[in-house]
Amino acid sequence: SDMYSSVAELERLYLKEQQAGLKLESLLDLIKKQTTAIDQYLSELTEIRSANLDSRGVISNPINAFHMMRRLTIGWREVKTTLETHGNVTDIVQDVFKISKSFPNDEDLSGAAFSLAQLQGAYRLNVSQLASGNVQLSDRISFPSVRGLNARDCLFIGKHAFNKGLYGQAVDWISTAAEVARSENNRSASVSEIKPFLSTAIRVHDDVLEKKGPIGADWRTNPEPFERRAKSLRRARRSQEQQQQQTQRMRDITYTPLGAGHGLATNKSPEWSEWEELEVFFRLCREGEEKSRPTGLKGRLKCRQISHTHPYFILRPLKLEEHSLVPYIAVFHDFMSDAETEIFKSLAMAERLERSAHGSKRPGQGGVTSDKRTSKQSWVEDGSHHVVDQISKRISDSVGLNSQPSNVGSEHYQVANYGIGGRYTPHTDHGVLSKSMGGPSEFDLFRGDRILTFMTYLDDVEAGGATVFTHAGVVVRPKKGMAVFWWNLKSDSNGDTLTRHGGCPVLHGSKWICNKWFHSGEQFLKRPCAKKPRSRISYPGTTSSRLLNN
Ligand SMILES: O=C(O)CCC(=O)C(=O)O
Ligand SMILES: [Fe+2]
Repeated sequence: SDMYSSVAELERLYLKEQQAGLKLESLLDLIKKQTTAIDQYLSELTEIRSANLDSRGVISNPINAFHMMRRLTIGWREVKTTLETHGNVTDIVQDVFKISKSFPNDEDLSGAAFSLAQLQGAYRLNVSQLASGNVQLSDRISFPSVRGLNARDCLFIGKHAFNKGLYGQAVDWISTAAEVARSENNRSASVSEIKPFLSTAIRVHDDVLEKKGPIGADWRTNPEPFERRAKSLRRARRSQEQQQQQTQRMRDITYTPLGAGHGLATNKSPEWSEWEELEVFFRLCREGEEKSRPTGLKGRLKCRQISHTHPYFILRPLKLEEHSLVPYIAVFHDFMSDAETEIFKSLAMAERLERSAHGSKRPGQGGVTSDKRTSKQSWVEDGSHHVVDQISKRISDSVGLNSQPSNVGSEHYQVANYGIGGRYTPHTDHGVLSKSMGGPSEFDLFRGDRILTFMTYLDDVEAGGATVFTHAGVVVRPKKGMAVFWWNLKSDSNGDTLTRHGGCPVLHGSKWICNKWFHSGEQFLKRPCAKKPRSRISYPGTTSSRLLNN
């Protein structure tokens, strides 16, 4: 029951629905033909009945008797032929039921409603605009839907937002529901039904804001209360000092200058709680990285063509663009051709796409599924297609690491597709050897941790879906065929928390990614020796690579 977690799956569902729709259309045609025949037959019977005669009275008349004989022969035959020659209604009904077996359930609907609320919050979308059927990201970028949302839709989404602690958004959605209800011809919900929900949402919103503040682990409100009375009450109650603290805290969360990760300021990780990091994450999703980059860094980040790692790249240089130096995060433009991306997607779809889990870094060993990670995935194995092997060679040559032996030097490809509002909240890719995962197995110890992530975007995403590095302040926007890579481990094989990253909610489009994780065990001859054990590795990670001394 997690259909909304993959757009590819939703496309399949859409086709199923269309198929069922066509069946229903032919069913309706058939029913109409049959009802016409039955109607004609019955109209005569009603006519006679309305004459108010008993059976004797009707049949005593020879013309009436003749009509009855005609009806029961020719007339009845016509009804029968219509019922028979136009197929069996129950067959079509059976077909429709069969198709509908794979339709979503109420839980799926709730998931989709909450996803919409989350998207609206993450990108600060205008709810009235959304209700009128416009997904508007900015003045220039908007995506019209086929139809808008009705009052009941908005109320439904508002209730879901409320139940998940998104109180400010709940008020927005429910008041929009009332707005829509007022202008609706075909009332989907009445204003009087909506009003009590609206006042509850406002009351709880203001109450939570006053008692607990605007944000915490499982709630969010607007910075100001809705009710004027609550506003003045709040002002009176809160001491000056408290107010300052709170304002400072809000500023820390919303406007933290991301000093870490640029190699200019500190390289320590900020100590954020999960929800504080989530705020930074969503802000980067909305704003991109430009605002959070210190000006000094801009001149040090380079774009260049690289051909020295392998003769192949003399003919086809790698197009490198750096996003961060500490930790090193960079992209290769046009790394895969369109045809190659299509092969990965179809190989992934040939397997069943499974809901992605998190909390376990070992393929085949389930972690947990939650709205931390809403995507579906499957593993594409090395050796499953000659193009897959070509790409493994290309990746391994471009970063200077051993991808072989299969599943030791690097894992097979994890191909994932995100759903409506699909996202992956900030995490690290390394941690296979950590105790919290239940301790490493012999194999894990031998294979080592995930030293490098090499992630290729298999499709364009029209809006949203960026890969965001919360601690490094880096935002990489998906582009079909482009690859992003970074070093998860320092030279002493300990994890680098500055690599924490996540996938932003997809606002429009279908996001496909393809991960190849290199493990440290096989790289002992490939990795440079570090002067200091905690050095960070910089591209290209071969013996000729630079090490940043920090
Ligand atoms: O989807 C993204 O941009 C990030 C995905 C990711 O971090 C992962 O799969 O580990
Ligand atoms: Fe990741």
